[in-house]
Amino acid sequence: MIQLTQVCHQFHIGGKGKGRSIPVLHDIDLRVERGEILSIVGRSGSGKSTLLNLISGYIRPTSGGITVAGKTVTGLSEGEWADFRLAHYGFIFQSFQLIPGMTAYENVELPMVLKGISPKLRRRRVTSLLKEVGLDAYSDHYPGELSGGQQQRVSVARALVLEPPIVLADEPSGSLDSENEGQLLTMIQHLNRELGTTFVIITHDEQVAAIGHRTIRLQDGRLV
Ligand SMILES: Nc1ncnc2c1ncn2[C@@H]1O[C@H](COP(=O)(O)OP(=O)(O)OP(=O)(O)O)[C@@H](O)[C@H]1O
Repeated sequence: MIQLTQVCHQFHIGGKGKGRSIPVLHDIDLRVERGEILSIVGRSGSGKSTLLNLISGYIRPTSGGITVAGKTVTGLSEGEWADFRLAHYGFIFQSFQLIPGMTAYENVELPMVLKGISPKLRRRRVTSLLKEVGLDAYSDHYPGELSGGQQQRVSVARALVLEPPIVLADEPSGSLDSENEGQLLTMIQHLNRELGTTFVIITHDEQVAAIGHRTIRLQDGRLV
């Protein structure tokens, strides 16, 4: 589903003349299978978020190749990446990244609006998803009127609304207490089993890593 071949990444910092390169990822070879839950662990600064940002096209590898769902994505333009992300990825973040001025319903609906899906289809899908994540009674609440666990469930519904084949999650339970974390992990496992969604999850948390079919560790920018 996702394949990285000899991927290296360096950031460039500093101005002209004084600039320098910081190598962050070295020779990453990684294959994520369709329907797999892959956990990525590693110490702070080991390159986990950089790896996820490369897979999602927010940054470009310095060298190496990336293919996703059979397509070579290295070399896509910004516009092509935007379309590719909408078609293939859902995202879950530690900080939820909900839009504060939109209700739970509108946040979940947004990717469908961006994709130009009809209001009737949108209503059916958003209503059923909010029910699935146990928030049908909260659809008109704004993020600020929801608990952390509820906000994360809204963001899971948003990640899944276009039924993406892949969900990328960066510390998805980082802001949740253990009860809400447990609910989130159960939900991820259920979606993986029912829909065959592939999950790539970055985490510090052993309980989260344990739901992975496989766990890989990054150390100083290398897979170990
Ligand atoms: N835009 C950037 N410019 C320069 N250096 C960066 C940039 N983004 C990340 N880095 C550096 O790359 C290294 C890896 O960062 P990254 O965010 O991938 O680590 P991480 O494993 O996700 O850490 P954490 O668990 O703390 O989130 C760090 O040393 C960081 O300082």
